Amino acid sequence: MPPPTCSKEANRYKVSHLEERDDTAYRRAEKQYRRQRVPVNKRRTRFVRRDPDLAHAIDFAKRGSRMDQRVLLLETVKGGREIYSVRDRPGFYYIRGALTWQAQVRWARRCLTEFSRSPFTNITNHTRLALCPARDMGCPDQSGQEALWDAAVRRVESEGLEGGDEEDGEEKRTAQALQQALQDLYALRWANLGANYIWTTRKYAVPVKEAVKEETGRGGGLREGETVRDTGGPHATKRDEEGDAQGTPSSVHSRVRNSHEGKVGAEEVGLPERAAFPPSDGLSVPQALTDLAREVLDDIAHAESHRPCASKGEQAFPLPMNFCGEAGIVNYYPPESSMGGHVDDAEGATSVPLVSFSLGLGCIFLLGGKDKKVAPVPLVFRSGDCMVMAGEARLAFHGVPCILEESAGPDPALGQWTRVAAVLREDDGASRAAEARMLSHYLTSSRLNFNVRQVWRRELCEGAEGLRP
Ligand SMILES: O=C(O)CCC(=O)C(=O)O
Ligand SMILES: [Fe+2]
Repeated sequence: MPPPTCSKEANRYKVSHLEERDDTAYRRAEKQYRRQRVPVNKRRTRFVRRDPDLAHAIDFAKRGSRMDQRVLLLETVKGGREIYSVRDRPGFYYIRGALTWQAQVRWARRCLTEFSRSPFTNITNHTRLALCPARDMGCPDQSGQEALWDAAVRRVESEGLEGGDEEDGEEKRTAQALQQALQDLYALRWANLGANYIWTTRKYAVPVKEAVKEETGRGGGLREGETVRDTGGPHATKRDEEGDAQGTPSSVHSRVRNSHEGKVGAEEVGLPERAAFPPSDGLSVPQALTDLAREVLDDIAHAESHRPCASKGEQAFPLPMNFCGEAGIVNYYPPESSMGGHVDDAEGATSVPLVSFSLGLGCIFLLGGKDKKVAPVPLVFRSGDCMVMAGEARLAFHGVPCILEESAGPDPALGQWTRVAAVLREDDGASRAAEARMLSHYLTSSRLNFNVRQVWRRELCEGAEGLRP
C-alpha cells in the first residue's frame, strides 16, 4: 500500500536504471494505462494529458461488461448492487453500486475530516511532512487535520465561493477559485486508520508486554513496553525478496514511498508511536467501517452460495463472517496521481479479505497475479463501488496507474453542490454551503479510496486487551 504519488513528484527522483529494465507484464500494463501525453500542435511543442484508451479495460458500468468473457455477474442483491467476479482471479470481487450517492457524500466527508485526525489516526503524510498550517496556528489537535479542513472552509466563505445560483456544475471561474482554496487539502495523500503501519519497515506496530530498552530509548519513539515487531505474516518480506530476485529491488515501491515523503518514519520525525491495539490508546478503525465491510462480505457470501455450477471451480474459500477491521488506509488521489504496483502482505491475517471503496473520479486498477510476470487485468473503478480481495487474490500484485479525469466521473448528483448540501443539512440540521461546495468540487476533481483490513491472525489476537470478538 504505497501512498499515491504525483508524476511530477516522482520525476524529482530519478527512475533507477533497474526500473528501466523492468520489462515485466505488470510494468508494461502500467505504462499502457498511465495518462497519455498527447501533442496539441503539429510541431509537437505543446502537450496535454489525456486518459488512456480504455477499449481493453473492463468497465463494470458499461452494459457490455456483462458479456465480457473475463467477468461473471454472480448476483444482483438488494438495492441493485451487482456482485462480479473476474475469471482466473479467484477471490477477487467487484461490487457495483455498493454505496448510494448520498452515502458517498457522507463517507467522503468523513475521509476528509474525521479519518485524517485523532482519534482515528495520528499519522498522515501531513503530520510527517509538517506541512500542516495547524502547527503554526497552535492547533491543539496533533494531527492538525481539523485546521486543514476548517481553514479551507474559512477561505471558501471569505471569498464568497459558497453561494451562487447555479446548481449544475460550477462555472469555470468558481471552479478555479475552489481549486485554489483547496490547495492545502490536495497535499493530503494518505491517512492511516487504527493500527499504525510503519512505512519504513512495512510492518505494523505491536505492543508487547516486556519493556524493550533499545526501542524506548529512541528520541520520542515508542512508549515503555512497546516495540515494532513483525505481525507474523507469512509473506511479510516477500516483496523485497522478489524485487531482489528480479533485479528490481522494490523499484516502484520504494520510489513511490520516497517521492512522497523523503526520508520518513514515525520514529525519525519524533512522532510518538502509538500502541496498535484499540481502543485502549484511542486509535481505532471506525465501527461503521467494519460494519460496512461485513455487509459487503455477507453479500458476497450470499452470491457465492448461488454461484452457477459451471464456475464452481472459481469459488473462493468460505468467507469469514467475523471480519475484524483493525487497520485502514484512506488514499487521497489528486489529479495526475497514481499508486505503484504492490502486494499488501504486511498484515498477519492475509487469509482474511481486504475491503476497499472508491469515491469521486474513477481510476484504472490493475489486478495482477502472484508476481509482476503475470499480465494484470485492467479494471475501471468508479465512485460508490467496492472491491474485495480475498483468498488467492488477497496477495495479488495490484496498483492504480492513473486517475480517469475525463472518462469516469462520479454520479452527476455529486457535481451539484445544492444536492450535496441537502445531505449535510439532513445530518447536521444546519446549512453547510461552503462544505457542500468543497465536497462537490473535491469529488469531481479527485479520487478517494478507503480500505479496511484485519491485521492480526486469530491466535495472535487471543487474550489481547480491547480485542473485538
Ligand atoms: O486506491 C485503490 O483502489 C487501491 C489502494 C491500495 O491498493 C492500498 O491502499 O493498498
Ligand atoms: Fe493495496
